[in-house]
Formats: sequence, structure tokens, C-alpha cells
Amino acid sequence: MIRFNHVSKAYKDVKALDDVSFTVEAGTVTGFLGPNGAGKSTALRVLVGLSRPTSGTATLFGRTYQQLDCPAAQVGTLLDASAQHPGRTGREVLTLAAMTLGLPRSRVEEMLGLVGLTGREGGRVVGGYSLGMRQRLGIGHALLGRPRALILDEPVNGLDPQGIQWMRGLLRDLADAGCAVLLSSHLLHEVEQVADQIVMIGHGRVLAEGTPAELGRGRGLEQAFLDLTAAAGRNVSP
Ligand SMILES: Nc1ncnc2c1ncn2[C@@H]1O[C@H](COP(=O)(O)OP(=O)(O)OP(=O)(O)O)[C@@H](O)[C@H]1O
Repeated sequence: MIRFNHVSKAYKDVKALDDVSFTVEAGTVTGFLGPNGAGKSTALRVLVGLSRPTSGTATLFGRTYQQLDCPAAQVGTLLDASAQHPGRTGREVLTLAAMTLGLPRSRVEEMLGLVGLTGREGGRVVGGYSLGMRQRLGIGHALLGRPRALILDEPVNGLDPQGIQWMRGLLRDLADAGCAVLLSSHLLHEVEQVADQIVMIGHGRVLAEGTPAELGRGRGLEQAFLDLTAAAGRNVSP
């Protein structure tokens, strides 16, 4: 289970996160939805220990990321698909990660197959990959250690329609197998189609949370999103 407990994060005069609390249960996909600059990436970075909160705690299975035993195996992360070493092949990226986690080489080929990178593509350097191929490699990297929690920042960026559909099915299967999946996006329709729960964020604050049906009741999810984020903008102090 993933829990944000009154997390705030300030960068000088910018309140990137303002008292954010929500939970992602095991076996569910939670869509973390907000417009550009809402605070999604900051929240995910705090969760995986890349950024220190100003106050509050973000935990996975009751511990901070740093407190977990072998966090890279327990928690799969894809925060920036472009961060992979451009001079290594996809296979090398996964092989190094598998070695670090003490996993057999066979797991690398399994992951390349799972994410749809052919043997030939796995042998090409990442610097020559399209964004969609990097996203696929990033997913393979995140899933190597069979994590119990999966944290994905804008994972469908750059994927073609088949890739988006594949990603939806993959996330559903992982959640059905017991994984806690937290997926950030500003693409409402993508989130709506895969998420069990949605947490809407704007100007660093949680604006609403519930199932897609609950949040969209009466006016539709898109209008609810637009109304809530507009209202949050009006309420924000200069
Ligand atoms: N390192 C930083 N230094 C200063 N301000 C930052 C830093 N990182 C983020 N911010 C600010 O914090 C706020 C939240 O940014 P964040 O990247 O978390 O938003 P986001 O919801 O992920 O946006 P997007 O959808 O555009 O990626 C923004 O106002 C951003 O300018």
C-alpha cells in the first residue's frame, strides 16, 4: 500500500505540494491526474526518495522508500524514460539492473519480450530509441524485480494507440495480481479507462478523489476536472 500523509513540498516561494494525503491500495490502479505544474512529478519524486518533503511522510508498505529492504525490487519506478544511458543498448540497461538485483539473465529476455522490444531492438543503443521504445524499456526496467508497487509518471507519452492499449492491459493485469499501481497523467481519458480510483490534484492540493464514476457524476469526468482545476486556480494565494 502507498500512503501520502500530509505531504507538503516548497521550492522557495512555490508550494509544489500543499498538505497532500491519499492512499493507493494493493490490487488497484490509482490515476494521479492534474494539469501541467500541478505537483504530480514532485509527489512521485518525494515518494521514491528523490526529493525531501518539507513536511509530512510518503510511505510504501508502511516505510519510506529509503527504509525498504531492496527498494528497487519492491517498487518499480518509471519517472523519466529519457534518463536511461543513451550509449547502452536496451539489453545492457536491463542486464545491469538485473545484475544489481541478483536476477538471472533470463529475466532480461523475459522483460524485453513482455514490453514488445524484439531481439534486434534490444541490441540497439537507447540513444537511437523513439520515446515510445524508451517508455517500453522503462516499463521493463520497472518490472524486473516483480515489484509490489509500481510508480509511473506519464507512462503513455510517446506510445502509439496499440502501445497505449497494451499498457492499459498490462497495468490491469499487474493490479489484478496484487500490485499497487500509481500512475500520473494529465491525459484524462487515459486515466479514466484504466484507473479504479482517481486522485485529482491542482496547485499542489488534492482537489477530489474517488472512482471515475463518482467523480464524473452529473457533469462527466472532463468537466469535473476542468471545473475543479479552474476553482483551485482562483483560490490559490499569490
Ligand atoms: N526543482 C524545482 N525547483 C523549483 N520549482 C520546482 C522544481 N520542481 C518543480 N517545481 C515547481 O513545482 C510545481 C509542480 O511541478 P511538477 O513538476 O511537480 O508538476 P507536474 O504536475 O508534474 O507537471 P507536468 O504535468 O507539467 O509534468 C511547478 O510550479 C514547478 O514549477
